[in-house]
Amino acid sequence: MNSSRELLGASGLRLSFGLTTALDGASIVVQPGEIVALMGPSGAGKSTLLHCLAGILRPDDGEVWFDGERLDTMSDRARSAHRLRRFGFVFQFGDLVPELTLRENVLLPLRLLRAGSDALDRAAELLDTLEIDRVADRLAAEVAGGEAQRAAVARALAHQPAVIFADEPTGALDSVSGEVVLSTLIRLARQHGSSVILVTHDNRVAAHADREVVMRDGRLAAGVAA
Ligand SMILES: Nc1ncnc2c1ncn2[C@@H]1O[C@H](COP(=O)(O)OP(=O)(O)OP(=O)(O)O)[C@@H](O)[C@H]1O
Repeated sequence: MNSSRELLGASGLRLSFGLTTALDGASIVVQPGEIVALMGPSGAGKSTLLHCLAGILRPDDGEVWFDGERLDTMSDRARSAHRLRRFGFVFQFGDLVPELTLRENVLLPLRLLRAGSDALDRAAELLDTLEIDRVADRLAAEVAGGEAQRAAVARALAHQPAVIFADEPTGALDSVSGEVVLSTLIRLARQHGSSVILVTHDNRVAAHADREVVMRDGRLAAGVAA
């Protein structure tokens, strides 16, 4: 089924929310270090697929595997541990803890992981690279959207995850800010060798990817290599 090159994949995923079919036989394979843009019309199932691949949602049917292990059948506890250790997340609205500073938000997963001084140094470096060191000690609730989103990128990268899941990461930013955030995310992911699954409606965003896949009606559109 999965060759040793494949890092993350799904096969025949089905998932319904009540009467709504969100996934209807979706399959995809992602290689280590590959940047994949997941595109398609609103309601096609992009976010649902991303959540299944990340082990946030369990499909009704089909398989998800990561690094040689079935993710969909794993216990909730084991899936949470994978998410914390091996995955990073950037969502449209940053999703930071508003009562913490940007620096504290970036350090939070590292503290949960009991990460060593290397990781803490890397977090400080990322704040610098993303040019938010100046505002790093301000509360997340009190900074501009672009600054919060840069902190979300730093948080997603600091533990050098195997996969970064980015759902419309620049959707709430103006085009200049969005371009800086996205190009930095991709550049650092490439440096670390992290794969990225990037959900987007924007062709300019998708142009940063190694490969674009299009979803329609809960599965990957015909003619697109998965
Ligand atoms: N938690 C939920 N409860 C009920 N229906 C849901 C839920 N999440 C998704 N859906 C439905 O499943 C379908 C797929 O949704 P999904 O968010 O995955 O699509 P999408 O391609 O990411 O759309 P968009 O581009 O608008 O974000 C849609 O019809 C949506 O309304």
